[in-house]
Amino acid sequence: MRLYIRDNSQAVADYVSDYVVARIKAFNPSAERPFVLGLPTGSSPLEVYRSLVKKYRAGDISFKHVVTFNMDEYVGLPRDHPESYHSFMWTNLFQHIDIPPTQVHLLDGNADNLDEECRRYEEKIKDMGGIELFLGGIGPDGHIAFNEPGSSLQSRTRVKTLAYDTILANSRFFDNDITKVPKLALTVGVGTVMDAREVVIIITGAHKALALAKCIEEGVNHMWTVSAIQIHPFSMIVCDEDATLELHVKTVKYFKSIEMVHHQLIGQERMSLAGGITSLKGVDKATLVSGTPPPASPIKCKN
Ligand SMILES: N[C@@H]1[C@@H](O)[C@H](O)[C@@H](COP(=O)(O)O)O[C@@H]1O
Repeated sequence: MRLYIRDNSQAVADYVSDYVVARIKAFNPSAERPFVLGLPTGSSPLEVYRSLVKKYRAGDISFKHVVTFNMDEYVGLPRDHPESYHSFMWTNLFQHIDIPPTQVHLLDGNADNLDEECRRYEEKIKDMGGIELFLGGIGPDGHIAFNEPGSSLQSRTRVKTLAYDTILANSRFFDNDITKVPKLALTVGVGTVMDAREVVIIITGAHKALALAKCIEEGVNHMWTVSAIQIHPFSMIVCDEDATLELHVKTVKYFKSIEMVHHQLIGQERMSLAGGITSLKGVDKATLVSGTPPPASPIKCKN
């Protein structure tokens, strides 16, 4: 797993949006072979979405051959309610880009048969050949999507009862009134996220610092479901300085030094391409950083 630490949340968003665009371009998607992207809601990805819209408007990227699957949706909230995740995604991203509506997938929290809806969602992801890159955020209790503490780390898409802490945290979107916050949600499982070929998690703010520390300095634990990322073969967390407050200084230094060495190697690689050092030719950039060979694709990380 890689950890990239940026000065603030805007720098995190810039890094992640550049990365997503680079990954889509490198994949070179087509109608027959679209890029399948998993997406979150929440304040964490908001700046990323703004930046993706800007890049689209500037002609840097097209989403014509991108297929999306969102992580979760509240149960029982009308689809056009301003706080439904459906509204969030259309307001903040989809309506501003060229993605065909038929390529957007969101769970239907008003389906007659919620279990069937979840089963169908998993099926659709499979039919699309699985998710290439799952972008995610986390709650302060370390939950990914709506996989609250205690969720099975092998869980699939299902109905989930929200934890009191999450209801409280999300009440800011419902006039700070916890009675207005839905108590149930449909969510992809931890296993669904971990099946993606790559997982990228955004963690910003001091209120997520404990979760980040639990996620990377302690073991894989169902009480901090994002910690499952430790066993993912190709994953990355991008956080801001505030989110590192509970990490050991040693941990922060370690990941920063790894990134620095990596940049040096990339610099050397550029030199080698210009005829200087030759020993790094053919070494994959991600392998240099993590020791884990990434899945076959031209560029997987913009390091
Ligand atoms: N289900 C969503 C999560 O997917 C999201 O990661 C979390 C954090 O949201 P924020 O980024 O606003 O802190 O909120 C909700 O619980």
